[in-house]
Amino acid sequence: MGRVTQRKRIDSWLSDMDGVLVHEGRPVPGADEFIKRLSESGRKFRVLTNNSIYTQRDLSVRLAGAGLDVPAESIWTSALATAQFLDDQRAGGSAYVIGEAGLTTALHEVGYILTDLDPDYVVLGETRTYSFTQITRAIRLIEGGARFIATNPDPIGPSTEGSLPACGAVAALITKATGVEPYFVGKPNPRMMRSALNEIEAHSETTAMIGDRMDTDIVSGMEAGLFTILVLTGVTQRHEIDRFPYRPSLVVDSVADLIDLI
Ligand SMILES: O=C(CO)COP(=O)(O)O
Ligand SMILES: [Mg+2]
Repeated sequence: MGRVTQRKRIDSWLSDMDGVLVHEGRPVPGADEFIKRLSESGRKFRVLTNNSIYTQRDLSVRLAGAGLDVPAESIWTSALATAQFLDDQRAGGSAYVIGEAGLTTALHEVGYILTDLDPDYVVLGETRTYSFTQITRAIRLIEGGARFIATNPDPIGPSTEGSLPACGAVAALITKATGVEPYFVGKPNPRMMRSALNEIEAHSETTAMIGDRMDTDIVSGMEAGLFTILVLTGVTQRHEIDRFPYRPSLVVDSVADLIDLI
């Protein structure tokens, strides 16, 4: 598919990260030019990722390593959204966390105590090394009354080698064992879109959301009233689009096709 022409005025941009800009640290071809054009244009943008592994600064450095210049403050993660949610709900609470520094740092920063002794919550995030011992602990704490929160419902993440099991798949394992469903804070939870729109003072009618997953990025963008753009460099394949009861505003092969829309 060639480059698409502008059909609608887009003043602000929200973009997913994994499967749109990078695959596990490797850039998607054209993503560097897309980000460069976006920065030079002065248009407001945020990268919205369900990946809860890294902190904003970690991600900014990782993206820079892939040739993408995205400032830390332009990145919003499901880990930060989860910490904000818990701080709103129960300030100064406690949690047993399965996850990486992106999540533990965010929770510490809002004043949470991380413990496996009678925590208010079990918080499941993303990691590449899920531990059976930790999952067992989480199951027993939930059985004992801890509330179950998960950063993101994605069952898999994209990588150049193939699918990676993600938070949603591990949450399903814990749900099967306990009968308890988690509350997911990441996309498609509208909290992710709303906080980004508020922060950049953008209007939904003139904002686009780019994503590679119909069931997280596109549905939440659609529900928030944004112009939604599905790219085919990540999880959702072209033949799967029609299976969903909602459609993206636009489908393109990759972000490289969007450079001329900025
Ligand atoms: O990491 C993810 C699932 O494993 C999803 O990240 P994105 O929201 O950036 O695609
Ligand atoms: Mg993605």
